[in-house]
Amino acid sequence: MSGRTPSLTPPDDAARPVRHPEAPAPGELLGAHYEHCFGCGHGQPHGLHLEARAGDDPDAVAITAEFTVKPEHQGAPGLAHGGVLATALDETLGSLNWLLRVIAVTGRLETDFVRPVPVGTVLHLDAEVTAVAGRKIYSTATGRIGGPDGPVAVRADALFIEVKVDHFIENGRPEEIKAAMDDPDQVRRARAFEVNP
Ligand SMILES: CCCCCCCCCCCCCC(=O)SCCNC(=O)CCNC(=O)[C@H](O)C(C)(C)COP(=O)(O)OP(=O)(O)OC[C@H]1O[C@@H](n2cnc3c(N)ncnc32)[C@H](O)[C@@H]1OP(=O)(O)O
Repeated sequence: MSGRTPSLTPPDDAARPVRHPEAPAPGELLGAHYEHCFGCGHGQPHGLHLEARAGDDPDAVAITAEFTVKPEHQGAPGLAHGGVLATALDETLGSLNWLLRVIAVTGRLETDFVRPVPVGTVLHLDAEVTAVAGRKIYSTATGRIGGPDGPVAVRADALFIEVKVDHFIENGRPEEIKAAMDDPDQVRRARAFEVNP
């Protein structure tokens, strides 16, 4: 992580991340954490519809994901907007917390844009948690074009902070919070994560 701000470097006493015993199996699709999420929600017409899978190595807290750049994601003519690419990285990194069974939000995200990403490209993302220190989860991601082993187009390092369900209840707009809390699957999933160590 050379060149990163100090807050993205785990402290010396940080722990190795441990995949939760009930985490999705290697290769399993994670699905959307919230139907209207801009990153992964199936019910979000303007979203990225990013699809993430649990990584193949059972000892790593890692995932892979794919996102197809559409015309509505342009910044410059024919090229993906940088903010959209940062969102894809953020969403991929956020999905890692599913394997820890921890609810967490992005505290810090540092992104390198290495190559332009044309419309129509499939961005192949992989991400891994590198360390955990209390509520702080350190992770890193890369996005490649031209195939899963193609050249790196974007990369990011991030710090996620663990929160409780109350973080969303206290800060979210009441309409959406009520709808989410009326969905028994959403509530069960969120509360199950909350009580896990
Ligand atoms: C019912 C619905 C359920 C839905 C589930 C959906 C889940 C997922 C959705 C995912 C969607 C996709 C993902 C998204 O898009 S998530 C959306 C984007 N992110 C946010 O909205 C987060 C906004 N920020 C906050 O709410 C607070 O600042 C948080 C909660 C993050 C921390 O405030 P809190 O008061 O709780 O904690 P603290 O201030 O005592 O800090 C604790 C520790 O962390 C360190 N620190 C903090 N910030 C930074 C920073 N920027 N750089 C470096 N370090 C930082 C801090 O120094 C301290 O360290 P230490 O002193 O302990 O060593």
